[in-house]
Amino acid sequence: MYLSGHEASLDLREVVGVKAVKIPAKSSTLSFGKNAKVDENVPYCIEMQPIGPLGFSVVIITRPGNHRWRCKQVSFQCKDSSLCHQWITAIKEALKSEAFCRPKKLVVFVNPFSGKKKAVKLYRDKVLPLFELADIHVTYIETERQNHARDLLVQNSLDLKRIDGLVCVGGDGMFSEVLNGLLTFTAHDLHIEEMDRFEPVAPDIRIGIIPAGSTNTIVYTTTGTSDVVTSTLHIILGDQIGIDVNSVNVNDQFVRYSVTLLGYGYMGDLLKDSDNKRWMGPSRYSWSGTKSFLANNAYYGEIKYRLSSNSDSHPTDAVKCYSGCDICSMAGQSNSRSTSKVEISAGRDTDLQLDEQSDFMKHSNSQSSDLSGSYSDSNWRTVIGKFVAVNSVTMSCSCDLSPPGMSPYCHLGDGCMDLIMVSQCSRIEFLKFLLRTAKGEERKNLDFIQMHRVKEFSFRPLTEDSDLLSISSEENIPQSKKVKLKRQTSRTSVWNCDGEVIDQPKISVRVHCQLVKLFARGVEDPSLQDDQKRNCCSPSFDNS
Ligand SMILES: Nc1ncnc2c1ncn2[C@@H]1O[C@H](COP(=O)(O)OP(=O)(O)OP(=O)(O)O)[C@@H](O)[C@H]1O
Repeated sequence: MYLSGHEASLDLREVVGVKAVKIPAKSSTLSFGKNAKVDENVPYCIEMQPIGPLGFSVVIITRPGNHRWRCKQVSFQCKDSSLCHQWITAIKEALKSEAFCRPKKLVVFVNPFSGKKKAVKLYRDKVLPLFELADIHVTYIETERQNHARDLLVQNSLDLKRIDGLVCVGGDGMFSEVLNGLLTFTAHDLHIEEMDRFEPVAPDIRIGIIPAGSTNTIVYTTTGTSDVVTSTLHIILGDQIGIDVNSVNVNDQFVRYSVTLLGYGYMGDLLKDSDNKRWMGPSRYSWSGTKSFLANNAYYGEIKYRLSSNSDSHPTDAVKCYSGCDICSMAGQSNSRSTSKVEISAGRDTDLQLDEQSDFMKHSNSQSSDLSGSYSDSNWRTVIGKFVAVNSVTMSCSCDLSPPGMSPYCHLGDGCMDLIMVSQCSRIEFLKFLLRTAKGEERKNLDFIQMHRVKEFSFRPLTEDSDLLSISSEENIPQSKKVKLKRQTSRTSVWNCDGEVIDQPKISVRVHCQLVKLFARGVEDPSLQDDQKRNCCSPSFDNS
């Protein structure tokens, strides 16, 4: 918004709503008269000129800092009530324009048991009044049990074709439930069977998240904060961002979609233990994290992964994914041109990757090779080793506890995930890794870590007799060593898949570029001015 001389202009992209108000006699407000006009060349700006007394307030976004958004009222006086109502109607109509992509009808799921059990109150006190101001029609559903929201979606009980979006008030678990329900409904609606290596279809509607859970990673990663009002405003403005989604297969059967973390070893053990301690509330994660850390378990496994064809893009490349990110925009464009196109290997990074791996190999007794058969693409690699943790993230996974996130340079919509393999190491070394991760510090010089940007990967625990030969360097393993190795390899962990336990260790995971759209703008680059933040974000208003 700018105020100059006798004119005021409001950027409608950042207007939350408009309402009639009584203007106090001495308020420093603006009013407008005969010459006020809607500029047809700039459809999202309405110019106003000052004059007289009755009024209305336009509620706009302000940015007090730390990525939080707040509302501010700008009041205008009119010389009579009919002019006042004309302006209110004109602004409301302008906001309804398709160009703004604002939601008009939403289904809101509230999990009353999320986090500190305040989701219902947060929704009533902070979210609903803003939705009402923005003229959004809401169908409110308080969930009664786990998978209630998912079942309603899959059974198509909500007439999804008539709404603009779904909103979940809760934590990452609640979002995951809604995401899985929506994608399964979309596949069933098109008679597509969700099976190994199927191509999921992007839903027509967007999902919004109001943070009210113990973990609010997705909200934090897509808005830069876990703030209820900020997330509500992102939804109202109709912001949208495409995020990558993984399809996860267990023993060659599709099981679910994931968007944040898949973690084996440390993260899996932590989750399994914390699930038995729900009575502790959110502090169960710190308790179980400490327990898993002290156990320092390592597990044998074989990981096959397909590297991204973009060899310039790497988990340590220091390119942050901000709102309007070029890498995600390009990935989104090429994805919409051809979702089924097979990626062509750039090839260039092969030697580099092998060099990078050498230290890790020494540390983990691992091996790397190109593969044949279904893994014949030259970007496929194999690592065999004993791992404290195998983590794959599809977004940076920033959160209140670790603002940089598990992989600070991971992109929201580049069609890749960051695979982080932590080979067997001492507790001190692992602590170093955890601390550096929490603070977002450099980890590439830790020789027990290997990080790659990948399109897909599979993991298999080395529990077969035939696997012993690949673990041991000896051709004829002595019986005593065989027994010891057998004991070690029979021990497996579980997968932490977006906070849900997957008990079977053998999985394969594939990323689907920007499969789902969220109501969010992405994290705004703090180095930009407010007007630059507005202009870099929304594809609908791309001036080029
Ligand atoms: N009414 C309900 N009763 C019990 N569980 C529910 C209910 N509604 C949703 N759930 C389930 O609760 C789980 C956790 O929800 P949510 O993510 O909102 O809270 P949370 O406190 O952040 O939990 P977590 O950190 O464990 O994910 C989800 O898997 C969701 O399916």
